[in-house]
Amino acid sequence: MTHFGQRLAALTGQRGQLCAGVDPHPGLLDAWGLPRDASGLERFALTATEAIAPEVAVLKPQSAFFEAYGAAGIAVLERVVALARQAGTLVLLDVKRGDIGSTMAAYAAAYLADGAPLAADAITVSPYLGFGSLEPTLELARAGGRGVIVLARTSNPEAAGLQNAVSAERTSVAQGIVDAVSARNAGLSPLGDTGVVVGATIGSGELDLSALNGPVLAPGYGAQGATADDLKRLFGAGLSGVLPASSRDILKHGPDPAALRAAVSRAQRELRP
Ligand SMILES: O=C(O)c1cc(=O)[nH]c(=O)n1[C@@H]1O[C@H](COP(=O)(O)O)[C@@H](O)[C@H]1O
Repeated sequence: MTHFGQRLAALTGQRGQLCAGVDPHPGLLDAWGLPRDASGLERFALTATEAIAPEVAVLKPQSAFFEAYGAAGIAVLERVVALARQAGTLVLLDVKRGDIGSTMAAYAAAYLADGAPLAADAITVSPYLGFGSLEPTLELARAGGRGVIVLARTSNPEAAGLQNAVSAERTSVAQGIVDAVSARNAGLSPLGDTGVVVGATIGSGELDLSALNGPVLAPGYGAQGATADDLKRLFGAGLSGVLPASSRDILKHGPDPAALRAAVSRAQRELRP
């Protein structure tokens, strides 16, 4: 079985590193001329996925915008996951779950177990109930060749106080998460299966990622103001292992599939070294 890091490295080598988000914001539904209901969500999410998924290595549906419509929204999310996987795209389901270990195991079963209706290639998780609480999730993901992306230093302005706080181990809280993830990835090649979130909006030099040997999801590119130059400054010109994530800045070009694809290729061009 190939592990998530192997599949990710192979596919980003072919399709580039951009991670495109499917975030059906109510305002985007308005802009696309769609109703703010489950039928509008369905048209939006399936149109975006059909247009974008074949062009990118990683598609990141944001679960919250689907959950907002209840069972009908979750049914659409299941179709998005299936459609993207048919296009050979890795699905990073953005759920940012985090709970005590035994409950976290139930979340892991929902998204990372073979045969689960919402099984994805990887999910986002929050380590802020303690990194150890994620252990069952990391184990299940690894056993199934799937990945987990752990929040470390997020892109939002409110995050710095907590995540840059210096912990009892005398590193920042975020660096402690990076170090714990690095330990899990040791020895995996060409890239580990556990990643971190590091926002493209943060300052240079906050984190040492040199031992990570895993993917870095870097949201904040596009709508939150970070540019391709910011990404290259933060992570190096080659953006090795980095998945710059952009949602609104691409989706605002819909509903025309050709315009969505053009926005994706513009971003991919500017991210090239
Ligand atoms: O885990 C994430 O994807 C994430 C982490 C983070 O630090 N910041 C962040 O914006 N995100 C997500 O990335 C997406 C960003 O969307 P845009 O700002 O529209 O590109 C949203 O789905 C956010 O929930």
